[in-house]
Amino acid sequence: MTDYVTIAIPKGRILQDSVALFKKIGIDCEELLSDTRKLVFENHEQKMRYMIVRATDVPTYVEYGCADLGIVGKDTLMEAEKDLYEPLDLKFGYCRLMVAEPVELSSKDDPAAWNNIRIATKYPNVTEKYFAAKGVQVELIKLYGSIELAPLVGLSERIVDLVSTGETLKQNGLVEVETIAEITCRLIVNRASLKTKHERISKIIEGLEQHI
Ligand SMILES: Nc1ncnc2c1ncn2[C@@H]1O[C@H](COP(=O)(O)OP(=O)(O)OP(=O)(O)O)[C@@H](O)[C@H]1O
Ligand SMILES: O=P(O)(O)OC[C@H]1O[C@H](OP(=O)(O)OP(=O)(O)O)[C@H](O)[C@@H]1O
Repeated sequence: MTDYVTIAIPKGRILQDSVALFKKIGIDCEELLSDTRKLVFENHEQKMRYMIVRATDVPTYVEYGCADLGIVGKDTLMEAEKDLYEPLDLKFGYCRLMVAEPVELSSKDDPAAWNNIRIATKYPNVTEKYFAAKGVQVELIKLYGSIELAPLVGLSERIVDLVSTGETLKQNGLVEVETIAEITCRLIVNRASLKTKHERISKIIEGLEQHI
């Protein structure tokens, strides 16, 4: 199997775009879209292997070399803080990582005066760094989903979360206050694989580059 190239593809909202992109360069991993509990697929002719993993686990599989390549949102990559090669911005999966707060708070709030604020988020590392760079002390509460609920029930005053259409914020009486980062999906590569499978991986990177 060491001569196979393995790709970690995230299940969830970026699965379809990931499969479609690889298809454009002749790598067919459409089996991943089928309704199955199978997690690993092989194409013996092309010496390719595909695995379907949770979006947040992609950097880990690639870091440990279980996958040579992976697709992951920049948000997940920033939060994971792993030593991975990130050759391509794939441009799909666009959203923004934002600080948000209740609309009533925002009408009298001054972000320049923030200090000792409590923030609920799925992204504690990114949030900590963002506020440390501004010299603002924060108390972080790590959550795993439905972050917008936190200010509604008094868990925190503010949140850091992804915003795409803005509908979730709107329906929960929250507004965007600051942008931490613009997010798109990235191709990531295991650093050792880049050397040991250089020719095949370079060809994939160059091929993908033509289609983004
Ligand atoms: N509206 C959005 N909400 C969340 N993620 C988005 C949105 N739009 C684009 N994305 C991108 O899609 C990626 C995958 O999101 P998805 O919701 O499928 O997984 P997840 O729930 O973040 O991860 P996991 O299932 O591992 O917890 C995100 O990391 C982000 O880069
Ligand atoms: O701006 P919008 O288009 O409304 O999208 C943003 C919402 O989508 C994501 O949540 P997701 O659906 O992944 O659920 P989760 O909060 O449980 O992770 C994200 O965390 C926001 O809550």
